[in-house]
Amino acid sequence: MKTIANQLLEIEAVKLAPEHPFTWASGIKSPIYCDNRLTISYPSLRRAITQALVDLIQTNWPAVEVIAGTATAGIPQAAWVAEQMNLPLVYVRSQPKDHGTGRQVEGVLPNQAKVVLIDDLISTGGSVLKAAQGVQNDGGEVIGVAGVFSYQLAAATTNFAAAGLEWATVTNYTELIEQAQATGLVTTEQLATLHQWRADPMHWQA
Ligand SMILES: O=P(O)(O)OC[C@H]1O[C@H](OP(=O)(O)OP(=O)(O)O)[C@H](O)[C@@H]1O
Ligand SMILES: O=C(O)c1cc(=O)[nH]c(=O)[nH]1
Repeated sequence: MKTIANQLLEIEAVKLAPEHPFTWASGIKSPIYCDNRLTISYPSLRRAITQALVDLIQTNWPAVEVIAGTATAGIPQAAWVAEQMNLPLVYVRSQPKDHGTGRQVEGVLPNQAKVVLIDDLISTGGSVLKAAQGVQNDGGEVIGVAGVFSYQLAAATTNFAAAGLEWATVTNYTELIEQAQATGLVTTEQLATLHQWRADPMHWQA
């Protein structure tokens, strides 16, 4: 069976552009971008990711009562996971809506419900931790965060620890680079750039 990391490479979700760095949600400039949003257009891959997330959740947080998706990229994946686990779904906006109901969490979130939050990708963890705060403000108890991919940045480890939240992902940067090397999808020059970036992602410059 092909790994999820391998399939992300196959659908060209992973982009390298050292000369024109990507700006991430956190403001980090990076030579690499993983666009997991593309996976929603591939039924067999999205099913494989859904199954992997379900396995992760059942192993780590079997007491889960509600699945939450982080807006926007976490929402479709969270919906498929909730469907497969036959659990209620909510989604969490990056900030409360400034009109209408003014809600940040959409859907029905019973008080003290045990929630697992899903995001498509974790860099610093800032986005999903903000969503976790939204769930907690709304009376939910976040028991874990499940992501599709993590860059395994030290900042994420620090931020999740500070928030007191457990997290796990289906795949990560180490696996991705291993697969990219094994399949000859990165050149020696690109690998050198990636190693340089990875050594100090906060201060890397093209
Ligand atoms: O761990 P972080 O440092 O917060 O970065 C990762 C976040 O960035 C991306 O979202 P983006 O802000 O691009 O929004 P989107 O989901 O609406 O595409 C991604 O979907 C994660 O939510
Ligand atoms: O940190 C981010 O904003 C980010 C990085 C990445 O590789 N892919 C993505 O969708 N967002």
